[in-house]
Amino acid sequence: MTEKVAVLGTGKIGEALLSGMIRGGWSPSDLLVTARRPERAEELRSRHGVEAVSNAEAAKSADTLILTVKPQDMGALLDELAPHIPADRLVISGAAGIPTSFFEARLAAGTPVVRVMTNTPALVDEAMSVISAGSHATEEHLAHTEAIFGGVGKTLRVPESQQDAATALSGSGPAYFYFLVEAMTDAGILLGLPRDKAHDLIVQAAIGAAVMLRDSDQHPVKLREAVTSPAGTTINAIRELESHGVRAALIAALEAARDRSRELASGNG
Ligand SMILES: NC(=O)C1=CN([C@@H]2O[C@H](COP(=O)(O)OP(=O)(O)OC[C@H]3O[C@@H](n4cnc5c(N)ncnc54)[C@H](O)[C@@H]3O)[C@@H](O)[C@H]2O)C=CC1
Ligand SMILES: O=C(O)[C@@H]1CCC=N1
Repeated sequence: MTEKVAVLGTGKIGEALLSGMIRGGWSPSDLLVTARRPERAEELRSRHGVEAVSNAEAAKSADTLILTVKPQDMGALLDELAPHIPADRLVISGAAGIPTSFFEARLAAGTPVVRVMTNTPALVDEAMSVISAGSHATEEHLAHTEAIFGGVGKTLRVPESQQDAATALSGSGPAYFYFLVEAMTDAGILLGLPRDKAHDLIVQAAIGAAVMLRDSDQHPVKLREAVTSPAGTTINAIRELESHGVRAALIAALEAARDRSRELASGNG
């Protein structure tokens, strides 16, 4: 019998994962989705050829349930699902902040729960999905979760105590890079470049730097030193970044994201 996977609350992250699973070879007939609005259900049906069902129906018929609603909506979704989920089903949460104990307290005793923090580059199969086991999840459940999320990028197992930090780094991480690109493009405008050219220059610099970071085996400090010539241009820019406290700002920003993830833990946010 083939396995059925349901994505419940299929918004941005749910759809990114769903589309990646289909690109990776899952048959749409083995996938179910749920959505709050009928128009959204129809959109998902027509875009991906999957069946859209009610939350209760997904809970009854899927072997693996992937919950991708906002943290603040998770309590209400679980109230709706709990009476219908048999205890042997794997429940995967994609929500920021909410601990596996939140799910375990609301589902049948012994339900295996896995917490995953992925990110939007799932849309281009370059996600980072950080995975932690709840108290009833086995090696098999973790391996199964890795197989699902491995289709849209890399996976990494961490103890659940590191999930809030991982959320600050990689869950939110793409936003910081988009923010930098936006700010650097503005700088290009200030320096007199047309916006489209400034954008292209910065994006290609970002891609080149990302590939070097991933593939060169060199520490980021070494890579930066190689760009920074004595009495050259780069060191003048670095001095400005340091004097404006950009390093401290990044540390404070990620700490704030980690703290917010902790605050979301109750699900009431
Ligand atoms: N957007 C991002 O970059 C990332 C988001 N996440 C997590 O993914 C989750 C979803 O985030 P997004 O996709 O950005 O939000 P979203 O708002 O695009 O998607 C959530 C969807 O859930 C639906 N929904 C809410 N309650 C429902 C219910 N009872 N039944 C059926 N559908 C319901 C909403 O209508 C919405 O379409 C959040 O928990 C967030 O923490 C995780 C990693 C990255
Ligand atoms: O901003 C958020 O809360 C979500 C979780 C990680 C990325 N986006």
